[in-house]
Amino acid sequence: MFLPSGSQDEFGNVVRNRNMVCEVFREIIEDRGFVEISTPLVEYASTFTNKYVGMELQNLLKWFNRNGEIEVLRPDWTSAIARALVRLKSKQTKWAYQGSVFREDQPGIEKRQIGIEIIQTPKLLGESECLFLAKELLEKLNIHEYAVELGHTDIFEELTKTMELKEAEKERLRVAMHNKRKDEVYAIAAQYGDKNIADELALLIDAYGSVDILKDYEKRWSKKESMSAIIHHLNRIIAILKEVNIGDIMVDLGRVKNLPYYSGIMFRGYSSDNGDLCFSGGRYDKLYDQFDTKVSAVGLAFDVDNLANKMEISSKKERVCIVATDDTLAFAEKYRKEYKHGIVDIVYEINPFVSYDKVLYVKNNNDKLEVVKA
Ligand SMILES: N[C@@H](Cc1c[nH]c[nH+]1)C(=O)O
Repeated sequence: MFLPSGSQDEFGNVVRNRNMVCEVFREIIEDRGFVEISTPLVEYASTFTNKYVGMELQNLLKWFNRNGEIEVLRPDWTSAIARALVRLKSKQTKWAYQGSVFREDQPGIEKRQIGIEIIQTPKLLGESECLFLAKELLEKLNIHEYAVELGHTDIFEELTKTMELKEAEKERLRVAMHNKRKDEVYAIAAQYGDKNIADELALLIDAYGSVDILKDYEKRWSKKESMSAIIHHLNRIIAILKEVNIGDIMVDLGRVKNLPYYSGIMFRGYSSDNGDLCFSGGRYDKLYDQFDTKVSAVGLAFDVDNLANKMEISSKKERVCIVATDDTLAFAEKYRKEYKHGIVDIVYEINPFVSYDKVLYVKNNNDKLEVVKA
């Protein structure tokens, strides 16, 4: 009632947990040498709908400004940050952000994200740093049961390179791959390519799960230089991730890019108990081409709402209630420091719906104020 569909008020722990996720994130990024960046909530639609970013206008929250230009609420941090950094000409390579993105094609419309973007950094270093940070954040939030899934855009892009596909047909094939519709994938690939490509793509639909799959594909593609380079790269990053004991590592070789700007490794993090998405990201070395400049980049964004749902931060703080009056308020406030690490509530009357570990009354004892236990 009184709110557009998708908008909602929130109270108490939901808000608190979300803020705590952001606090933990801020500490981590500071310690890892990231610099914070903020871009405006309102931008031109074209920043996101141009062919390098490729978002659909219909999915954006948009309106016309006075000059007849279309403006939107920020639907994506990565492309907004690219727009901002290209003018900044800074040598800083590691950037971090927090704030909402808005898209009509996602439940709830508003999604709160925290994330990082790393530019102009050697491939393996930048990609590992993204996942090291993800591991640190999840574990600091006490989320220990999680899986990191790796994919690579070039598997699909390389295999379909020789096919005579228009972009719309290619997108249809991508969507069929994404939805893991084997028959449809086979049919489109056979129509525009050949039987070999169709077989290869159809097989990839099932190439997800344990990292052991990489061994099969190492053999299968041993004579295809570009494909075995992809497997080699995935193997190298997996070895690094194993060494730091990141959660479960999985692969999905049939994964296609969910955002048009990805070009290389893609990663996602899931909570193991219910499969909720914790983070998503990847390499996007071609996004900056729109500004006629070559910038290599990789990054990821966390879903703050899902993390806040999952995290377990035990609050063992003692809850103390000091019952005061108009005349003893100041005394009660000064007394609060006796419980520096507790949660202290000053009230006139005890609220029976709140449970306290200790209730204290401020009493006047011969003109001297003192605190007595209930
Ligand atoms: N912007 C991406 C996440 C990302 C950050 N950097 C690279 N990818 C998303 O919203 O899913």
